[in-house]
Amino acid sequence: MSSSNNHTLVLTILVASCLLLVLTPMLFKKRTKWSFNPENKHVYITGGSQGTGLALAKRLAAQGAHVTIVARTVAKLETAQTEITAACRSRDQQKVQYQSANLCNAEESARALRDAEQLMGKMVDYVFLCAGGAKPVMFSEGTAEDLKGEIETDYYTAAFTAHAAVKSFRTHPTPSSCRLVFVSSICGLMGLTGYASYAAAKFAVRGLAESLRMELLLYGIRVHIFFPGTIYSPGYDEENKTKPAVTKLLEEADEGVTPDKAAELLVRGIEREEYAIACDLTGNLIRSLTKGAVPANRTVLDAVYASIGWVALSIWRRNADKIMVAERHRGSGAAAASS
Ligand SMILES: NC(=O)C1=CN([C@@H]2O[C@H](COP(=O)(O)OP(=O)(O)OC[C@H]3O[C@@H](n4cnc5c(N)ncnc54)[C@H](OP(=O)(O)O)[C@@H]3O)[C@@H](O)[C@H]2O)C=CC1
Ligand SMILES: CCCCCCCCCCCCCCCC(=O)[C@@H](N)CO
Repeated sequence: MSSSNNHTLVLTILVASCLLLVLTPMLFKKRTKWSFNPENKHVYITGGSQGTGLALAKRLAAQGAHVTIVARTVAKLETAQTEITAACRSRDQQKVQYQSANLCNAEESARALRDAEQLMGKMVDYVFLCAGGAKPVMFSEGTAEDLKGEIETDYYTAAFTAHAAVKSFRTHPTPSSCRLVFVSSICGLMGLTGYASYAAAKFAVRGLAESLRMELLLYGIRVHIFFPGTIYSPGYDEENKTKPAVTKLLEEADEGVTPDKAAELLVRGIEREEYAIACDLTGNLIRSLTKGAVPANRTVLDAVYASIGWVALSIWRRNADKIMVAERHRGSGAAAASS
């Protein structure tokens, strides 16, 4: 081997070692800033009467939070209030209350937040926007009301409460301790047969959250967004009653989690100061591939996810499209509900 070859080899090894030294901690480093602490905070959870919102409420109550849940149906709110109270770390030091409101309405959303603060005697600290729900339907078979309904249920419920919350946060003694947490969906990252109007609304939530993440740096208010796949909630059971068969088939690629697991993963993501939070590998591949200009969770790992996602999602999509074309040939573009 000539000496110039030797030099090249040594140089290559040197450069590779340096890269490894720099990249390894980026890959494996855990963020150590644990400033998320629900203890003694006023936590406001829309959609807190069932499913993910309820699971989250119980989890945060167990960590010492004061909780307000918001939804429309009073009977469900009362049952949930009892369950959350039972989960509290210290029942005589924590308060659990509810507000009944239709959060598609701006005035009611603002009123519910104001009343909750008054009743609690404490401004809201953490606001979780879990209210929502899908009504999957083939686009051509749905009504104009279905189109409006998804925007109301999934976008306005988030936007109006976010608006009221940010106004309150700005008068909070320490706005930089406040957090605003949106709940989108994998359908807020990619569209899917049967979810046209739902995905549109969940993409809208993403645009809102993404703009606010940057804008609210002005006050130090932190924003997060959750992109879960299937969650086995009461809402999921309900939507499955009318879900097109082909949508069910396409969804099989995603394993799904219980509401309690979803809440656990959401909290873990917040503790790690992640802006965009996904549930599992599939979620992380799609999240990283469609990241845009938001901060990565772990720079190198997200780049690896994005590269794998580029290949994996292309393959998945080819198959999904084949399923759709096969449906066309079966003449069941109108694929009706139930499996
Ligand atoms: N389940 C799933 O597979 C997935 C769900 N998601 C999202 O996660 C969030 C939670 O879903 P999930 O756990 O299924 O919960 P559920 O669908 O089981 O519960 C929805 C909650 O939102 C409340 N809600 C709905 N509409 C309104 C409204 N207009 N005003 C006030 N409250 C309202 C409901 O109460 P009430 O009806 O009494 O008002 C209920 O408390 C939703 O945003 C959903 O889109 C995302 C991905 C997957
Ligand atoms: C290896 C790469 C594979 C890629 C697979 C992609 C699979 C997509 C499955 C999407 C599942 C739908 C989740 C959201 C559903 C939802 O939000 C509603 N149920 C709301 O209630």
